Amino acid sequence: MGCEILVQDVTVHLGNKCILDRVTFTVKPGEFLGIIGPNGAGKTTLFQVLLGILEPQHGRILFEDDLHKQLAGSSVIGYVPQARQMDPEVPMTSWDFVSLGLPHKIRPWFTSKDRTAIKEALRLTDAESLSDKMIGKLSGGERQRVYLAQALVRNPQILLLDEPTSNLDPGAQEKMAAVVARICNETGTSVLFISHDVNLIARYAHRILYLTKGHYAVGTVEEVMQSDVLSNLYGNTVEVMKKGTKLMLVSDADDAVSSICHHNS
Ligand SMILES: Nc1ncnc2c1ncn2[C@@H]1O[C@H](COP(=O)(O)OP(=O)(O)OP(=O)(O)O)[C@@H](O)[C@H]1O
Repeated sequence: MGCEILVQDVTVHLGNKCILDRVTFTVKPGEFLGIIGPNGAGKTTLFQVLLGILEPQHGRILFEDDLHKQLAGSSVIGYVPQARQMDPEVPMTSWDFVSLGLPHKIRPWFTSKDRTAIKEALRLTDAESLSDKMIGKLSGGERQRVYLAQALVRNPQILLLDEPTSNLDPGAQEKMAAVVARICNETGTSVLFISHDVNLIARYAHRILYLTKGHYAVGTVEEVMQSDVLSNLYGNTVEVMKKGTKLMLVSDADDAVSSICHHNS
């Protein structure tokens, strides 16, 4: 089951910079929201606010379930942070690693409920066959799916994924995004997925949040990926071009073009 997230008027200043300026949007239960934007736009900062790590100077976040009962944020969120280093020699299988997502469980005292939860998390992420493999020996794409399984093992209502496809080849990126979309559909989990690849996001997300330094736009890909909308966000002429099903940006604003990856996938 997912939950509705209401981000209302959130403003964050760090140092003397305004990182998020009155950001308002909602995410429905079971919705896949893609978040894109250039480096330093405040995407991770937004996740820190959602996780309760960073208190906004203004505005608030509400989490509500289907009955519109307000929920405690930390217990409902699964989080996969930006790329982590993993020692290839770490003596831990994927199963062990996923089990660390359970509250205070150490072998051999798993209950059958714990084992079922781990198995289900590995199934949802298409990682069952990796269960007995050493985590440090997995490929980048396999490891990302195991990280995702760890975030899922407590059955969260919201998933925050910070660039889960960075450093993956196009095939592994596609697989990761497809797995996340399936989890969203199957479990009703609300997903916020940060990526620099708008074409990947466009294939899977229901809507996108496009953040630039101090500005944002939210809507469907068709609504947001418009030349006038992006030109407004960047304060510079940005042309959105479509080649077949691929979107491309042409602009004098360097960060507009570099914020979007182009793949042949
Ligand atoms: N503690 C801090 N004090 C001052 N500035 C900070 C602090 N933490 C982050 N920043 C700045 O806030 C801005 C937003 O950072 P954030 O990590 O949210 O961006 P991002 O959109 O996730 O970028 P990327 O795509 O590179 O991951 C950056 O300019 C960063 O340098």
